[in-house]
Amino acid sequence: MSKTVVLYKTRYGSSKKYAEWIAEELHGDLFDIEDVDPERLKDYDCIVFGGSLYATGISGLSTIKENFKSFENKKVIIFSVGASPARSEVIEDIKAKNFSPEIVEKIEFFHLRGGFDFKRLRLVDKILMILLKSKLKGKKRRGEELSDDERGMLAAYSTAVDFTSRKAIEPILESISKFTHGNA
Ligand SMILES: Cc1cc2nc3c(=O)[nH]c(=O)nc-3n(C[C@H](O)[C@H](O)[C@H](O)COP(=O)(O)O)c2cc1C
Repeated sequence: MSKTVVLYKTRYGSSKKYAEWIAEELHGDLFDIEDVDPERLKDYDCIVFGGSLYATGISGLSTIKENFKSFENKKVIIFSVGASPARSEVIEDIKAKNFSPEIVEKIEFFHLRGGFDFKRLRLVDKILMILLKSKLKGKKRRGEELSDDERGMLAAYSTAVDFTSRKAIEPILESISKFTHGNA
């Protein structure tokens, strides 16, 4: 039987929540990517990794990239978790900024929506988000059109949002199910 491991890297919990849901559905093992010995990943047929997006970069991805050669013949699924909706241009942008064409070809990639609560942010993140807010406000003042995502982002500073949904993991579960049945 195929063995699956679900790895995650989170700052505020959304990526961990998705990883827990996936591991629960699959009865797979679950680890924070910081705590796993890469040698142990050899024992699995399917590796799922989810990391949160910060300034378009997927957290924790360097560990996956460093060990990617040893994942030959394994199914590798990577998902990002961010405030942006999972539109195709958002997904293409995340892929282009985080993966080489060689890696893109070998993985299956998904983007899941997380949440945003300005009040809970660490100081460094608060400062970065304040800078982004003043950039967006400057755009508005100059009469430049804000995109729907930018307007949504501005609104989220005053009201916390949580887009996490168990339903969003279904395409990932389907993909793993196809793989495990193919290997049964
Ligand atoms: C400083 C900062 C930068 C962020 N950059 C992005 C981004 O580039 N794209 C995106 O979709 N979300 C971005 N977000 C939103 C986070 O990805 C979102 O809150 C996510 O749910 C965090 O996941 P976590 O709870 O697993 O850490 C950013 C949030 C902060 C605080």
